[in-house]
Amino acid sequence: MSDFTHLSVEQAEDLLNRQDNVMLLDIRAARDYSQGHDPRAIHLSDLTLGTLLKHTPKQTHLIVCCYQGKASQDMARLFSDFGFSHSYSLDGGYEAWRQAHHQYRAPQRQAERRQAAL
Ligand SMILES: O=S(=O)([O-])[S-]
Repeated sequence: MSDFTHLSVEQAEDLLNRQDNVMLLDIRAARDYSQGHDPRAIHLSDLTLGTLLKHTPKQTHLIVCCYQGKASQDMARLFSDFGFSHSYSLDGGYEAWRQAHHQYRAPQRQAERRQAAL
């Protein structure tokens, strides 16, 4: 039976930090991805999906991110159906991701402003 795992933003962050063999896949529209995404996220489109399915080792941990965490479940299930043993859907999607990361990005922006002011 194939299945996938739901991940909270915190769990996804933890997995990204401790696992080398992990990919964060952003399945939102290319335009939305280009307007903002996690720097570790790879954009996944219909065009690149086939390549990923064919060439990515099945042990790779795949975290799928969409807008609000619905479409990512279908994609995570698809990865599982294709034999990926570590397939995850990010709960709340990019919206939850963005909100959770706002707090720790704010000081970084302040640091950048300070740097730019030098
Ligand atoms: O369905 S979705 O808005 O979570 S992509």
